[in-house]
Amino acid sequence: MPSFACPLILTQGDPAGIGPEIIVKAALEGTLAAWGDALLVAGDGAILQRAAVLLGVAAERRPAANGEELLRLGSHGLRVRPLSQLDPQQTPFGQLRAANGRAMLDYIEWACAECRAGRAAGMVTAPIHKEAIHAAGCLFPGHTELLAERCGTEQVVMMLAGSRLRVCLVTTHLALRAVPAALTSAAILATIKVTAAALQRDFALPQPRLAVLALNPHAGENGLFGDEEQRLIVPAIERAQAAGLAVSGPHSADTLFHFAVQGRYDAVICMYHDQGLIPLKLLHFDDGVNVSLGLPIVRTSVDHGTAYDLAGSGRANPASLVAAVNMAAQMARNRQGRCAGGCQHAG
Ligand SMILES: NC(=O)C1=CN([C@@H]2O[C@H](COP(=O)(O)OP(=O)(O)OC[C@H]3O[C@@H](n4cnc5c(N)ncnc54)[C@H](O)[C@@H]3O)[C@@H](O)[C@H]2O)C=CC1
Ligand SMILES: NCC(=O)COP(=O)(O)O
Repeated sequence: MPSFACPLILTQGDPAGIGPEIIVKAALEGTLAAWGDALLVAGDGAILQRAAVLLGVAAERRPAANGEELLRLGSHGLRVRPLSQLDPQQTPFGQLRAANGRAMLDYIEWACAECRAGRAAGMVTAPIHKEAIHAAGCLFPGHTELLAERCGTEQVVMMLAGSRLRVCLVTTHLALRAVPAALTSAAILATIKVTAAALQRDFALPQPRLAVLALNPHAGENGLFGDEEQRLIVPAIERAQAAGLAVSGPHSADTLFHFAVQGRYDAVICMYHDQGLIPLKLLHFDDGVNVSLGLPIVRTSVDHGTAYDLAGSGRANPASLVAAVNMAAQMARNRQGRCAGGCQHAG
């Protein structure tokens, strides 16, 4: 049983997506409810209640201390910080709304502020719809960049992790044609360094073994299929090695994952989004976790999106959310048992 002096905050994500459903489902399965007061949902009581009703559970909302609500779900309960008051009738499943985008952003901003003030051990995010936050005026492509800005962090790394594979991305959400121009030796080196430091601090790996992927087929075949390997990736690897890090590459991306899943490496540094996320989701679609490395706060997330096609059906799988909660708790404990505000995380 976890024991936290301050809570892990779970942001509800898009009210029109599967976020509310997977939160309620996980609570009903006992996997979130077991956290008791150590877990606080930043969201919307009426939207969470709708998700419970959809799952055939009589859900009752009760006012609680400090402006919070308690959502009673049969024999389980969820502590909720109500940050929006959306009307479920006006919030259809699977539809992109700017008002929902504003609500999602409010959940994230509040959770981030609580973590930064030391009143929370970390934040776990349910999925947002990127077009919806854009419609609400947010210029960040997702949580990762928004949180990096709010935390004043220059270099953040998006990692997706499962028990068999961890992938870390040098570039994230940009068009494939823009990737080569966005790759620099400095960005590759920074990704390596942030990943190594975070695996040491948050994942208790004293000397993480990192494999760096090539960009081009056959690692460029000595310049025959592109020169990014020799021009950008090799210099970054050499500088990381000179700094004492256990880094190898550039490895051909078609082959490397075979060895990575056998346990040869602790993480794979990937040049672009789908290079890493295709193998990761092939293995860990259900239980993969998205982690923001390099932030002063702990932040994990589900590895999937809002699944508008499933929203309202009751068929969404909560396993990735549960894995994200467990990983955030472990990271918080590994940070010397303390959050920024000095409270102790035992357990
Ligand atoms: N952490 C986050 O906030 C993330 C947000 N997104 C955003 O979500 C939106 C939709 O993205 P898509 O590319 O359509 O990906 P998606 O993950 O929402 O859906 C892809 C497919 O996987 C299925 N699926 C997703 N989660 C599932 C679950 N828990 N259980 C069962 N089936 C599940 C969906 O039904 C769909 O068929 C986009 O705006 C995207 O940017 C995508 C990934 C992560
Ligand atoms: N593909 C991962 C993803 O879209 C998550 O982005 P973020 O919102 O965690 O930055």
